[in-house]
Amino acid sequence: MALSSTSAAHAHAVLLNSLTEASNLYPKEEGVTYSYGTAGFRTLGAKLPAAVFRTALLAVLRSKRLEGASIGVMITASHNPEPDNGVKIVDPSGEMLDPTWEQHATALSNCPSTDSLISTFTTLATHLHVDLSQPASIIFARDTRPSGPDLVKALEAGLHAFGDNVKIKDVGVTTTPILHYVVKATNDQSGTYGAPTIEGYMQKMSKAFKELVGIRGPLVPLFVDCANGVGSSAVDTMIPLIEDVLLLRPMNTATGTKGALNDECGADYVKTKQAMPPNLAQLGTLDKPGTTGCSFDGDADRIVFYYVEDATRTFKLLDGDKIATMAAVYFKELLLRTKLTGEEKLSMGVVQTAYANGSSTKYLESRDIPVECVQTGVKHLHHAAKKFDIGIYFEANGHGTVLFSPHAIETLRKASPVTLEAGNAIRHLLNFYELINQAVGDAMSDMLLVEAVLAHKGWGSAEWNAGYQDLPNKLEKVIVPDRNHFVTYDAERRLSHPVGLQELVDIEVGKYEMGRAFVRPSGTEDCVRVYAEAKTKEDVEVLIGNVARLVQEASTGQSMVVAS
Ligand SMILES: CC(=O)N[C@H]1[C@@H](OP(=O)(O)O)O[C@H](CO)[C@@H](O)[C@@H]1O
Ligand SMILES: [Mg+2]
Repeated sequence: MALSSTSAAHAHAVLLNSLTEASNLYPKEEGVTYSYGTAGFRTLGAKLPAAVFRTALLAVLRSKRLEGASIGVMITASHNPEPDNGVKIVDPSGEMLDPTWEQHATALSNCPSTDSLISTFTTLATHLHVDLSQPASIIFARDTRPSGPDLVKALEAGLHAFGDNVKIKDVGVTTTPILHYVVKATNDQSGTYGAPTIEGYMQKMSKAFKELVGIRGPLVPLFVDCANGVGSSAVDTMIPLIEDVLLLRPMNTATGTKGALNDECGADYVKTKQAMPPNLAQLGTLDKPGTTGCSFDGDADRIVFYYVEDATRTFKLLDGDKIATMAAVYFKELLLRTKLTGEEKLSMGVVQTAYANGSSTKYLESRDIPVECVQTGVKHLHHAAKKFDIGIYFEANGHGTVLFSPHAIETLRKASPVTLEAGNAIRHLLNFYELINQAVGDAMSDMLLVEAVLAHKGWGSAEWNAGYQDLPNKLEKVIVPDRNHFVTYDAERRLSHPVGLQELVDIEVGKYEMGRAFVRPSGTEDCVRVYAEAKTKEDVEVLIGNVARLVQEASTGQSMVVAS
């Protein structure tokens, strides 16, 4: 029965009253400015309660706007140091929050008082055509950070202020990709994506993985550095499900040890330092020839692999580019084997960012695999990958996944294979679809993807690495007075501002064989990032040093003339 206009007005007044009372307990600190960026809101955990409370309000608005579809909220600061925390919203498809709503999150979080918060909230509701009497549904989770429980309280305070009109599901302490999966599966009307629980996800992944490995197991045990973070609980759950085909050996699982999270371990450490975690080196974990390790980051949405080369005893990194190239070459082979033609023929491509090693791009192009370069940040890669039937996207740092289009799945499911080999290829592709997280990159699912491809190829890490050799490269941060003065174009590979700087960078790059360098403002930190690669390590050092100096000079308004 529709509410009469008087009772609707009364309900509205009650809601605003309840929101006001709750908000008074979570005042915004003066002098703090929040910005909803690539990683949602991210700062010191102690500074976040007000932003998390307000994120609850936005998540409810979004759910109500989408007719009660479940919206996710993840509390994590990924690879950042332990005192940091963050919060981000997940859309019903399991993808990141619609970018057009990011500004609303920022607006709500920066309201200086409860009054301005309530008025911004009601204005947004009107402007976004949200019927506040609609039900809403929110699913949330957090990582292992000590500030997590307090932030969950702030979130719940925001959600409870709406009364029983908001359905709340707490997934507990879990990984970012698991939360994305649960949101996607909850909203999947067809019910075919999988059960919307951690167990449902683990079952789905392990079943597909074991079918893919088939008689090729048992595989060589794999060491998994869990970054002393929440990934360790996901690994613990997976171990018994697959131990007959792949033994996982978790390392760095001290989630309860103060200060241990991401400290000298994890994917970010390994990728940035281009070295294995020191404790793995000390323990000689990878000393035995043929042994491979991998590192998750603090919320287990990215992964890199590594091993020690037998002959030279040197550390070899297998990063996101290596995962993307191996997956692309193998999926291309499988697609050929399906013998699908005409309307049934499926497209495949790889999406990278400017940080992809130049050798990986060349390698893909030399195999006629389409490659697209987009801006940094998973949302850009994910969006571009959807254009292909099989869209493979990875950032060099290990964030990424492989997306299968609805057309691809329908075609593969309906196909009548012409040979036994074609039937097997189709079955494998469908199992990869079940194995690989379709919402967001997942260290666990990517780890099993890599292991499955290696098993099919009969390869170890050395054979995987043999495809191409990374060009020596380096990434540096430059602290500048205002990073917004740096404006890029061409998928962030070139600068339009400060005017004249790009020309100087071009002159510098031109001096080195196979040289490439670019400058962009970070989306997550207050700095400008400089990347350089070249044929030799020595050249990279000189090139990055010179470009960083040009950036410094341009940012402080010093002379921008260099001798060429
Ligand atoms: C060079 C680099 O690794 N940049 C990272 C980093 O973005 P920046 O905009 O560079 O700060 O954090 C993003 C979110 O985690 C991640 O998607 C991205 O790859
Ligand atoms: Mg992460």
